[in-house]
Amino acid sequence: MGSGKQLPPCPLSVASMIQILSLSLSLFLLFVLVTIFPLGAQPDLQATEFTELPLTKQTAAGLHKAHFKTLTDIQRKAIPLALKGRDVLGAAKTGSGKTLAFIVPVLEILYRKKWTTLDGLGALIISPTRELATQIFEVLRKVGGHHTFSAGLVIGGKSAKEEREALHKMNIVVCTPGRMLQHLDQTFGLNVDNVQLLVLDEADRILDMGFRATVDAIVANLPRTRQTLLFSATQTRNVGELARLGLKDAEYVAVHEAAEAATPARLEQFYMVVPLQEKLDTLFAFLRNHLQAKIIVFMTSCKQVRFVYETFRQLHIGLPLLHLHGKQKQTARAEVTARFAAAKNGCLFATDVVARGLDFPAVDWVLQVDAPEDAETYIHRVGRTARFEKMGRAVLFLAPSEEGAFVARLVAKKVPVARVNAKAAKRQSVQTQLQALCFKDPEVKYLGQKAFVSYCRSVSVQKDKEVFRLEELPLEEYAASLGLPGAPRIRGLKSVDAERVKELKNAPRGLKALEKEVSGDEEEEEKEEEVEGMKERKKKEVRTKYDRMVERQNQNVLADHYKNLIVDDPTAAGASSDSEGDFLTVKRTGYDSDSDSDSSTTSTPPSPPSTTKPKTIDLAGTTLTIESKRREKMMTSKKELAKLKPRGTRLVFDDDGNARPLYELQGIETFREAGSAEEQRRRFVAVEGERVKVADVEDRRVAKEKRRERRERRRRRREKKRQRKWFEDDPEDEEEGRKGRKGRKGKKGRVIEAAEEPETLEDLEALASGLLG
Ligand SMILES: Nc1ncnc2c1ncn2[C@@H]1O[C@H](COP(=O)(O)OP(=O)(O)OP(=O)(O)O)[C@@H](O)[C@H]1O
Repeated sequence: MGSGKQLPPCPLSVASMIQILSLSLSLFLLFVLVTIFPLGAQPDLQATEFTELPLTKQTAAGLHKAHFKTLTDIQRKAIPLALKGRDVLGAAKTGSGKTLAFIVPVLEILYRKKWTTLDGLGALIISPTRELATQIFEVLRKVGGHHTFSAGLVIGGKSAKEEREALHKMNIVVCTPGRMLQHLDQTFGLNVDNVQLLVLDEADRILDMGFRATVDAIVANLPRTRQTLLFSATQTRNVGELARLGLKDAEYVAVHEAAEAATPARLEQFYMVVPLQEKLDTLFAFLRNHLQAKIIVFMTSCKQVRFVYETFRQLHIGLPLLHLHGKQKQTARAEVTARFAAAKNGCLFATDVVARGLDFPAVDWVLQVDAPEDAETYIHRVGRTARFEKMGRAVLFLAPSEEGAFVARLVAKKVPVARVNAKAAKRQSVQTQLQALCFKDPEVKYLGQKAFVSYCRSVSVQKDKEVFRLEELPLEEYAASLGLPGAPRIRGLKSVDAERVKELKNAPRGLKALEKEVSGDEEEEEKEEEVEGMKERKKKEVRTKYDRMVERQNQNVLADHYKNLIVDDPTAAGASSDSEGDFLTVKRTGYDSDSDSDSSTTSTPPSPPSTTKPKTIDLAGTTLTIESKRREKMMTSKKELAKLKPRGTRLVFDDDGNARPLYELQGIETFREAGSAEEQRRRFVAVEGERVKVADVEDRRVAKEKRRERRERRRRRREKKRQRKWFEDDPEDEEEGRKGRKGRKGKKGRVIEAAEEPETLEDLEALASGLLG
């Protein structure tokens, strides 16, 4: 040891060589991973921007194009977990960006699996309403536009045949439960065995009784190995529900769980105690005082929505009005949604079909005229305003009997709500006007009666009996407040389980079954056609330039000429003092759609566009100023001038053939003999009241007769349709068609023609041979 001999340099030991090799291998693997996932190998739970996430350049480009840059809380937490392949239960306040939290993973996961059209359906996104499904589909289109996946929207109210054909090619489907199940049942060859992702937006709603059977049936068709993402602002951790969906070790992401309130921070919430019979007055006064605002008004039933919409329209409130409910045709629903989204101000009367998920821009107020069924529904309804860092306000009307219990429910759900009172000075009664409308138009009265009945029914079927107590509501006064001559009879108010009601409502044609189940009343058929007819008739009325003008959506594009027309019109009848000079509002306040303002002699003519001196014309001793060319032209037309000339007085002839004025003043003596003015008034009201009641009976009889005729017509139509369908949709025919479509076509064409109108002997023969075939 002490010799001092230097040892020769030692060669690398085997162990060190292995170490170096494994190090290089790790480096190589890291290099490969970085190459495959250029933006980072692991999803980042702390990322603040989309660019920090390992997203494909297609998704990144879509997000960039749609101006999504910073992640919201729910997106920051849920997207990385979903990208890791975990099942996620996402809960976050309304308007906090949950849609992107599932759209981004859907696109990314399918892309990583190299999904192509040939792989079939890869992701299924289920939403409770058609409007929400459409909105999700739009976001998907925007963000996924750079991918090559095919995506489709499968909702009711559209051609099932077209959907059926397209479904085979779709990689991502956004759907409503009922329609999807229909396709699973009826679309031949629809393969869902390969579905990788199932997303339920508004999951708590989709999983409740209303959709239970449908969703269970859909899920039963999907493979067990799929990934599942559930999102809602009122998400629950109901273990039973999760087991039903087959969720495995799901991550619960509740980003606002520790927040002080369950509703958005910038949302101001109030409630008012409003007796039932004063609800419409208060609503009218509120709208009258917010002519510049964009407002959503929630009511319980479609019929109430229709009644309030139809009557308030006729009262010319001064605010563009729209309505949306589940019984409208799909085209009307889509149109209303688009119009309200584009509107700057206006009021949308709606049922809970609008309560969840819809992202109307810049809604200022949410008004709940009828209390929602529970605190969750309240949270979703008010969530239509104050979305994504915007401000918003909400007011809830509570009947005195509802106040205590419902406010307690809200407090328990961490909803901060303050009591306010309506200013007495601003109150305005519309009862007399509604009475006049109901008296004038039996259709309006009928709508009012239906609204009354459906409100009472909805209260009677509510689950929370502490809040909803029908026996404590002043029904007679409520009926009078709707302008009705008396409270309509509500036949057979059975006690029906609220969950069962929901289930029936969501089932196809469920509402009809519901009506029957709740009322046991065969005669209570829908008045759809009548109201549709009413609308049709209104449509056919001559539409003036002003009609078209007020219907315009984008009010900023009105030509200056029109703006001048309205702004400078100081005599616009009923121009509201609080209209703050807004042109549309001012005009609409006094706007009368029934009269053609162009030919009106009472309104002030439009302001002259130029400064030239106005011409004058002498008409039957009156000098009229002509301020525009158009008016000048009008003044030189004999026909138009005839309208301006003094009119004759209408006279009536008495039994002796003497002409008398239509209304004659009574002599003061005769008047006194008849009793005091108050007494006479009372007598008059009593007599007229009786007359109204008699007329009401007659109206009912006529309405009943009409209903019977309609039923009969419908029955005939259905019968015809059944015959036609038999020939078109016979499964054997379908099968035959698949084998050789050509041969069947010829036969089908001939048979259908004969089946529609077998007028001649040949037709009958053709029908007979078709039936035999
Ligand atoms: N990262 C983001 N950056 C900017 N805006 C966003 C972002 N994410 C979402 N938004 C916007 O926020 C709004 C609300 O988003 P979204 O509809 O997804 O909310 P939500 O949480 O699903 O609401 P709800 O509970 O009512 O369904 C939308 O207008 C959307 O465009």
